[in-house]
Amino acid sequence: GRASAAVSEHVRPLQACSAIKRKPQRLEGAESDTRPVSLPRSRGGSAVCWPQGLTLQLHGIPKEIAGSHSSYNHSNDSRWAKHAAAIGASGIAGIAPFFFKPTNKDTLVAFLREVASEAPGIPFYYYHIPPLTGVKIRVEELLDGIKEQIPTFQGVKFSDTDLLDFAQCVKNNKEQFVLLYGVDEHLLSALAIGASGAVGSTYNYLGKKNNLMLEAFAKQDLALAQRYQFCTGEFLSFVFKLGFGVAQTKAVMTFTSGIPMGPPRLPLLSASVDFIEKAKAKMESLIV
Ligand SMILES: CC(=O)N[C@@H]([C@@H](O)[C@H](O)[C@H](O)CO)[C@@H](O)CC(=O)C(=O)O
Repeated sequence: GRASAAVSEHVRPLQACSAIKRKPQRLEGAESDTRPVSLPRSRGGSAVCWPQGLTLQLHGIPKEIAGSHSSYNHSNDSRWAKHAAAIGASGIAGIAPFFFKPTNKDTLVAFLREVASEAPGIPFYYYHIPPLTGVKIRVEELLDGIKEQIPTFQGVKFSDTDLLDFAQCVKNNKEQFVLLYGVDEHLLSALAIGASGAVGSTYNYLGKKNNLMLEAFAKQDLALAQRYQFCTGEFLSFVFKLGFGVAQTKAVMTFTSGIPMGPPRLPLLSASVDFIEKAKAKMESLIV
């Protein structure tokens, strides 16, 4: 409906400044504060808003994705999964429940299986993001035998800095699963290890530089790839010191694209004018 139209209107300028393109890409970004919102109260949800052709959370999926909303409990997530199936989404990414946390692999798999089973025709991805969920179950362990438990299982978005765990996932599963990396400032290291692609927030505003990094890496020009990675690192280490999160990401997306991203939801507070001025100046000073 209206939300969809509003997002469509925004896609063109975003394409100009970020990694978002209409074809399946290696780099895509999504930043949202809708995660802890149940379906009826959400602002529409990424699965509804984003137009066909724009892949929102995951690499290589040419239609709408039901994002990694929730996860308090499986009944909320199951409703999202059902909704994704109803609108013909191309994939679902599910995070671990973070209020009552699973303490071992088997309970996490059982939880994910229940959510995925609501959309039996749709590829299912596990979104591993321990900095937010606090669930640190190793993905290497989780992937072992998961296809037998969840037949639609397709891959992982790995948003953690444990590159040993990520490397083990690649070594054991590269052939059968898509392994996407989600710590943007470490992407080059993850590419060296064998990541299939990436999903992250900075690709919304540093997408071009990141695409150039991928190109340099593909051409085995490591020195050039490093220079692009250092750009992301330079920007992030600057804003981290000022205090950086989803609210600040929205502000950065707003000034780079010219599209007002709106205020964040409580308990997040809008970025300060001081932050915006400093971050903007830093962004403009980045050179490769
Ligand atoms: C913990 C966190 O927010 N990680 C981000 C990164 O893109 C992160 O913002 C970036 O690497 C800066 O640290 C993504 O992995 C998450 C993300 O893109 C999303 O869920 O929208």
